[in-house]
Amino acid sequence: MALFHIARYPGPEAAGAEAGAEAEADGRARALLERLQRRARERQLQQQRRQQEPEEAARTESAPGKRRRRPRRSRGGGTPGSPHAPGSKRRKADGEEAGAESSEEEPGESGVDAEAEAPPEAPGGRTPDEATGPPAHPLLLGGFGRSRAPKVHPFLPKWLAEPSRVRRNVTEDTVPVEDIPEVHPELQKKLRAQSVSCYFPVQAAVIPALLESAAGGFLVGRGGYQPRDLCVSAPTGSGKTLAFVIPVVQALLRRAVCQVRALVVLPTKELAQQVSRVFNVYTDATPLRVALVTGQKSLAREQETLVQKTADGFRCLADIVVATPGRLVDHIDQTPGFSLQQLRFLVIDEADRMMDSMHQAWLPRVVAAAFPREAARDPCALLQRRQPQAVTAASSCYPQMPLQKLLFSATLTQNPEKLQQLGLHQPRLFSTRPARGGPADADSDSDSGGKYTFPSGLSHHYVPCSLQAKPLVVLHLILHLSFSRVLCFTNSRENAHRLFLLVQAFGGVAVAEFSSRCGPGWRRTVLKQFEQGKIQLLISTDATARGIDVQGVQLVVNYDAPQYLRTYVHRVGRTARAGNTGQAFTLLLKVQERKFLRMLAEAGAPELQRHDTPPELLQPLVPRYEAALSQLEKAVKEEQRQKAA
Ligand SMILES: Nc1ncnc2c1ncn2[C@@H]1O[C@H](COP(=O)(O)OP(=O)(O)OP(=O)(O)O)[C@@H](O)[C@H]1O
Repeated sequence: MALFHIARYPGPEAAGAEAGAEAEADGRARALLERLQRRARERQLQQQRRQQEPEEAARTESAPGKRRRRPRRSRGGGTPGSPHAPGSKRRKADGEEAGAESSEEEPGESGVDAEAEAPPEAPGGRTPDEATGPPAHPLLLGGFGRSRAPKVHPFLPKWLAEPSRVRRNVTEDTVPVEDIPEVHPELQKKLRAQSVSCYFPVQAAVIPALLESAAGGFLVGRGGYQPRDLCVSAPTGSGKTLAFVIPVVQALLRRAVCQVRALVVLPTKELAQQVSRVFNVYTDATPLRVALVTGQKSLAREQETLVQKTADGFRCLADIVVATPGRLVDHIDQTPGFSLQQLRFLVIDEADRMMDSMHQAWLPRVVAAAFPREAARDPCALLQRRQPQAVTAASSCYPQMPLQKLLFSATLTQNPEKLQQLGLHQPRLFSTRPARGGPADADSDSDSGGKYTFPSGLSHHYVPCSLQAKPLVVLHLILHLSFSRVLCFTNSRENAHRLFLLVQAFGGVAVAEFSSRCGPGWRRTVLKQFEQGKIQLLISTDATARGIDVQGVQLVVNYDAPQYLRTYVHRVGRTARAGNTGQAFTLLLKVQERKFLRMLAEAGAPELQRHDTPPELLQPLVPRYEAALSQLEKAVKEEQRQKAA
């Protein structure tokens, strides 16, 4: 901000002050001019001195086999600690991405530079500035080395800076189902049948807010106004799915004609399937229909679940569509009769991840499909449908059919620029993080002040180990600490596959792998078997890191340390769900330890407990492990041979 000075006319009363300021500015300008002239003189003197030495320099140059070495010029960045110094860390352009979330740096101290740029001392140990005694502090353009750059504090819009606070503890801060009478009695009955006797805090906050916004019916916003969009940021396993399923189902219960009125977009097929299952539970025995479009079936078969050709056009077959973005766009483009023009709720689950896929331009496609073009609009229609705009006499003549966006994530970005891509209308944020500068919650512990909140029943550990010992450590954790359902994450599908082959060759552990190497059908089977307890160790890429809800996962192992903070939050969030306890172990190489621990400390994670595995604990496993290693070698060679054939 200080870079720009905006000259405004301050009014007559400031005229006197202005005259004084002008005189002062005059003095400063004169001092600056004097200094520049003095420097020019000094430079001239130096040049003359250099010119007096040429013979000596020429002699040195002309000596055979000798080359004159030029003194290395220290550029601003050539010194250690300066931004360009080799080995110094570069600032990441996007604070949210590429792990920079945690490793954003403070503006660097430029002490060395400051020294290099300091003016030469005047006789008597005084700087020339002091010697001439400038009347005021002259403003030097480009004098960055002189003072530390002031820290820039991000400015958040009010709705982001002051969210509606949601409590984090899902075991204590629950609300009995009957205490929210706005929820339809039939839905309350269903909830109890699903063993939900109390709402989790995020549900207790979001469900009434959403029901209120649809209180006037889903066709028009309350009081004829466009309802506010909602953003919800709450820890993994805190029940965000039901927080949108219940109000959406209830709002649509009164619909007369089947039209696509709710669209839920999720990043992966497995997640979409999981959410559509929850919708099926709560729409069961209602006229509402749910369609799943993820590409698991052929386009034609999915089209059959969306629309039906009739004598006079098309009939819609789904009220609620749960989709992955790519397949959704396929249907917008290629399914005749598939219309989003009656869309009332657009739910974006795992919203931060979905924002990363904005380059696919799925959201503008959805919005374009949801709002008719100006030319196609019927000006006499009772209900109009326009994108949110300023309220004017003309715009409020006809009731507007709203489209409300609902965003959910455990790691919702606070970056207003990113959120702006979503075109939110008067958004409201529900968050487990306290308002900036606001009082901490009574239930908050050490992790409340961080970037994200973690489930309260989760304990975090790290295991320092060498690269070679990693598989042994995983085997030790499973066999000696007796965990019956373990989810182990690697950073690549190759790592997942090799670890799977190794553990399989080791024997004694029911193990499976989950990555894009396996087809969707096989992945579904594996997840089901894992849920049923038939698989003790599931080795997975980040394909299962988000949203996947498997009951009874006791331990998450980060075989490869996650590179990004958000990845860590979601991976470890596969355990300690719905108020249960769970443990997360991250295997760390020596070189990773410092950076990783700092990343988590900055994220506000509770302190990681160090868990050492001394060699004598691993030793008994070594003979079997070595035999498994040689089997792995054979298996990998065989695979490579088959691939080449
Ligand atoms: N009120 C409740 N009472 C008991 N169990 C609940 C309640 N609400 C949700 N659950 C259960 O909690 C588990 C986690 O819920 P859900 O998957 O919605 O979490 P989430 O917040 O979406 O997590 P993630 O951020 O990982 O996607 C589910 O198994 C769900 O059935």
